[in-house]
Amino acid sequence: MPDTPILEVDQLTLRFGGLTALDNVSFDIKEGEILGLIGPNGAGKTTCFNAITGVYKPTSGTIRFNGESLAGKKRFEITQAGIARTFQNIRLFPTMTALENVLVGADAQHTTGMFSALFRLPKHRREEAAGHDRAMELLRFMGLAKQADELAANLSYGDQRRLEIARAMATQPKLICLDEPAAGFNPQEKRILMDLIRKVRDRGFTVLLIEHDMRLVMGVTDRIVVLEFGKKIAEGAPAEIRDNPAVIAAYLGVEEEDAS
Ligand SMILES: Nc1ncnc2c1ncn2[C@@H]1O[C@H](COP(=O)(O)OP(=O)(O)OP(=O)(O)O)[C@@H](O)[C@H]1O
Repeated sequence: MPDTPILEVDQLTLRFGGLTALDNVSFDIKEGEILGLIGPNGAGKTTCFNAITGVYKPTSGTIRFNGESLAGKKRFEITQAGIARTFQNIRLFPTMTALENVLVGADAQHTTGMFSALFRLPKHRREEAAGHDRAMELLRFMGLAKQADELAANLSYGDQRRLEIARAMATQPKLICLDEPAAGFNPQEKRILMDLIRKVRDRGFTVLLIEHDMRLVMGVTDRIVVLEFGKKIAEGAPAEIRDNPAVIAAYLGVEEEDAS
C-alpha cells in the first residue's frame, strides 16, 4: 500500500454558533487504506464527513484531496474530484429502480454536456451504454443484480443500504465515505458487509468509515481515528485503539451495547 495521503485534514475546526463540533482535528488517509472514524454520539464524525464533502464550510483549517485544497469547492465539484459518500439515513430515490439509482450516480461522471444529451449524439449514447454496464456490474458486485428493476422503496432495508454504496461507487470516486453503513444490521448482515467493505478496497477505493459497531470497525479497518467532543483523542491500529485508556474511558458504558 503506497504511503501517499489521498486526504489530508489539517487543523479542522467547525463551529455551529457557540458549539464547537470539530476542534482542531488533523488526520490523513493513505491511498488504499480503510480508515475508521469513531467516537461516542455527538463526537463530530458526521460533521467531519460533511466538511470533507463540502456540505459545511470549515470555520478554520484545511482539507486537501490529492494534494489540492477543497476550500471553496461546491459539493458536485468535490464529487467530480473523486469523493463519494453514503448517508446515515438512507437517501435513495424511492420511486426509481435500483438500477436507475446507480445510473444517477454514474451520470455525475458524464463528460458530454446537455447538447449531446438532448440530441443523443453518439458520444453520449456510448457513455450511456458504458454507464449502464458499469451500473449493472456494481449491482452484481453488491449482490443486487436480481433487484435491478425493483423500485428502491420496495427493497429490503439491507438491500437499500447496499444500494447506497453501489450508487456512491458509481461516481467512480477514489475515496468513498461510508456513514454508519451497518446501522440496523444483524450480526450476519454485518459480517457480509465487512467482507464487502474489504472488497470495495480491493477494487482500488480508499475507504473512510464511520461506524458504531466496535467489532466491525476493529475487524475491517487498517487504522482508526477517535473523536470525542469534537477533539481527536487517539489514532492508531485497531489493537492500539482497543487498549487505549482514553478511548476506553470515552466509550465506558456504551461499549457493551455497541459491540452486540
Ligand atoms: N447543522 C448543525 N447545527 C448545529 N449543531 C450541529 C449541526 N450538526 C451537528 N451539530 C452538533 O455538532 C455536534 C457533532 O455532531 P455530529 O452529528 O457530527 O456527531 P456524530 O459523531 O456524527 O454523532 P452520531 O454518532 O450521533 O451520529 C453535536 O453536538 C451536534 O448536535
